Amino acid sequence: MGKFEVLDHPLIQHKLTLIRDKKIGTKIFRETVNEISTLMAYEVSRDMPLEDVTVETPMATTVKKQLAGKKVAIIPILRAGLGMVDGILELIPAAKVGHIGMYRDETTLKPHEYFVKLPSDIDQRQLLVVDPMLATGGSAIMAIDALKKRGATNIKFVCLVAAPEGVKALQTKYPDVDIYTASLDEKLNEDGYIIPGLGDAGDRLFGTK
Ligand SMILES: O=P(O)(O)OC[C@H]1O[C@H](OP(=O)(O)OP(=O)(O)O)[C@H](O)[C@@H]1O
Ligand SMILES: O=c1cc[nH]c(=O)[nH]1
Ligand SMILES: [Mg+2]
Repeated sequence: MGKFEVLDHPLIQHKLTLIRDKKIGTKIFRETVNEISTLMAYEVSRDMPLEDVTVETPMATTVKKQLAGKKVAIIPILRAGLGMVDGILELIPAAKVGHIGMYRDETTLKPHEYFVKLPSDIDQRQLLVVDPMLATGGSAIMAIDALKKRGATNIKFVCLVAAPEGVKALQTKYPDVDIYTASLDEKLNEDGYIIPGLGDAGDRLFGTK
């Protein structure tokens, strides 16, 4: 079974509480999602592989560590996942970015894919699939289906708020995918929204509603 981690750094927790407040407007919501994403990227990248490299300092030649291999691609699930990309790029600026467009039918709660554009070498990269909300898990699973179909093997899923139902569904379908969240919330309501959650992340990020 992959990892399931709630990233409980005090700054992450504080900032998440800020944006749960329904009175917070688009500007602060967007900025804070980016800040949380930067902090989460720091934690999520802890186990990135290193390799030895020879470096000449002004004083001596030495063997030290650098990141190994082809590194990272960030895969936001549109729209709301876009809100996390810039924050992660602050720490991993050379990451490639692939996009998967997905919307959830409001009555059936089933996800529908409408766009896929990915770097050509996703099979060689550590993929960070990002979406603020893991509710039923349908969107995350369909996005990971799309990536695996194209050869991806090394996937982490990063969200801000997860429902127990979504975590279970994703772990059951893809036990090899590590899940990182800033909070494991209580439950889903009858409309498939996370309780207490933060509402509709896409609408709050982009000011649609
Ligand atoms: O786990 P699930 O039950 O699939 O729900 C979570 C999905 O729902 C939201 O997207 P939405 O469909 O609202 O699209 P948007 O990002 O364009 O607003 C959210 O950003 C996730 O992608
Ligand atoms: O609570 C939820 C559930 C799905 N999508 C959201 O944006 N919010
Ligand atoms: Mg939405």
